[in-house]
Order: sequence, then structure tokens, then C-alpha cells
Amino acid sequence: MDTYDVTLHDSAIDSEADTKIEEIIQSHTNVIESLLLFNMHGIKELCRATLKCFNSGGKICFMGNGGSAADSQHLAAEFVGRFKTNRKPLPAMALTTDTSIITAVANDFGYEYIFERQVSSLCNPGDVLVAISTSGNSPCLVKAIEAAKTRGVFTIGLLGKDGGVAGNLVDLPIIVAANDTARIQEAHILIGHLLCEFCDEHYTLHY
Ligand SMILES: O=C(CO)[C@@H](O)[C@H](O)[C@H](O)[C@H](O)COP(=O)(O)O
Ligand SMILES: [Zn+2]
Repeated sequence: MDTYDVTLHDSAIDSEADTKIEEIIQSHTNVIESLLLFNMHGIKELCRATLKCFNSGGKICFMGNGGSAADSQHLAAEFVGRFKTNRKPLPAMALTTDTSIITAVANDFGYEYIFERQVSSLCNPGDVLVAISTSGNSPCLVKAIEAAKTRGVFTIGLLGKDGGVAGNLVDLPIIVAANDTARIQEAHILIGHLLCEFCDEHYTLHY
């Protein structure tokens, strides 16, 4: 059977790829640099709220759809397991991982309740809830934020575009100044990793 040699140059594909790669890396860089201009204050508040939550016995919960669901479980794992150093385990949960809860709640109540039911049953006053959403408009996140606020949970939005509905609801909106979903998600995971690194260093030094 004939096989293609994928290493053979194809000038049309190569030049198309050159242009696209440069364009995407440049737009990623612009979005990441904009964090220094627009989001320093919000990221500092995120670091402070998280430390205060952990120091008073609370936990941090993450939620999001699609790529942001992946970010939620990625970040929870860094806290419970380890990031760079072997500091103490830190209490974090992704509300995106229990398929039995998610499918039962979606099936019995509706998809928009998949996080709300978990917040109402698992979150306590003093906990932090991080909603990761590029639009800020996903109904399942909005419902969960509303439930969290009635329970004394500190709500944070890692958002994009104009912040959407969640931008006006959360206690701390961190809105990445971009419109492209993928570029916003790349900034979100940088902010998440930054928080992990900050907590690593803090708890390695202080406990
Ligand atoms: O990862 C991506 C796009 O990069 C998608 O899976 C994306 O997360 C999904 O379309 C989500 O449903 C978008 O939701 P949201 O960010 O608007 O809350
Ligand atoms: Zn994606």
C-alpha cells in the first residue's frame, strides 16, 4: 500500500502554515501582555482570596464547560497533588469530573443545574468558587454563581470578551481583554498556573 511521506515539502501548505503560525503566536503574545496592563489588580486579588480561603480552612472549587472544564480539573489537580514543590496538599475540587452527578442532574433537572446542585451541596461559607468562561454567559455557570453567593462563597470569574452575565455577578471578575475563545483560554490557564506557583512558594516558605 502506498503511504504519504509527510516530511516532503509542499510549498503551498508550508507558506500557509508560516503565516498562520506567526499570526496565532503574535495574537497569543498580545493577549498575554495585556494581562500586565489590565489584570494585575484582579490577579493579585485572586492570590489573596485563595490564600485567605486556605488559611481559614476553606476550599477552592473550579467549574467551566469544554476547554474550561479541562482547565478546572487541571488546576484542582495541581493543588491536591503538587505543582512544582512538595508543599502540603491544598483543598481544591473540580465540579466537572463526576459523570454520575453531572449526567443525573442534567437528565433530571436540566444541564443548567449541573454545577448549581454541586455548589448547593458541597460549598460552604468561606470557600472560593472560580467560574472559568470565555463568554461569561453559560447558564450552568450563572446558576452556580447565584447559588454560591447565597451561601457566603466568594465568587471569582476567569472571563473574557465583555465578561458577560457572570462579569456582573461575581465578587471578583478577571476579564481577559480579548474576543477569541482560544486566546482567552490560553490566558486563563496562565493565570491558573500563576496562582499555583504563588501558593507553592507561599506554603513552602510559611508552612
Ligand atoms: O475549548 C473550547 C474552545 O477552545 C470549547 O470546548 C469551549 O470551551 C466550549 O465551546 C464552551 O462551551 C464555551 O463556553 P464558555 O467559555 O462560553 O463558557
Ligand atoms: Zn479549546
